Amino acid sequence: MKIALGGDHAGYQYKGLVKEQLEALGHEVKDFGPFSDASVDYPDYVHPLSSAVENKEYELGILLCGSGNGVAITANKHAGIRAALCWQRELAELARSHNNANVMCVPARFVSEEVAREMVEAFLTTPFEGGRHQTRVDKIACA
Ligand SMILES: O=C(CO)[C@H](O)[C@H](O)[C@H](O)COP(=O)(O)O
Repeated sequence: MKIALGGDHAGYQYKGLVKEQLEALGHEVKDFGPFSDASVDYPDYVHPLSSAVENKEYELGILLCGSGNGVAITANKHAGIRAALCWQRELAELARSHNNANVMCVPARFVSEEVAREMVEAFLTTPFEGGRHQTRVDKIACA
């Protein structure tokens, strides 16, 4: 699977761990940055990633910042993005199965490395259930 990865300085360390995890699983990863832990502005990295996922250049995106809120708020400004803030495995599963989320937002300052890895695995392997959930997803877009 082609996966887009990004965030800000607060998620930089975990982004490296997730990149290693994804590549070890055989996925093709595009790292949109940042490429150091120097303080940056997350929209500068979230918008390019979100546009690429929205344009289906990548099947899924994973964004990491301190709380996960900033990257989620920014990514969801893109009409074709359904970005879900997740802080435990079950939420990552539900983001895929119920919401057909195409971006997962990880609060790197609030979850352990183990939970982050569990959420990544769940996000990549849980299918969208469709059915009643598709009806709801279809209604998300504003007129
Ligand atoms: O947008 C955020 C807060 O909801 C992200 O968590 C950022 O990573 C955070 O704001 C960065 O904070 P810092 O004090 O500038 O490191």
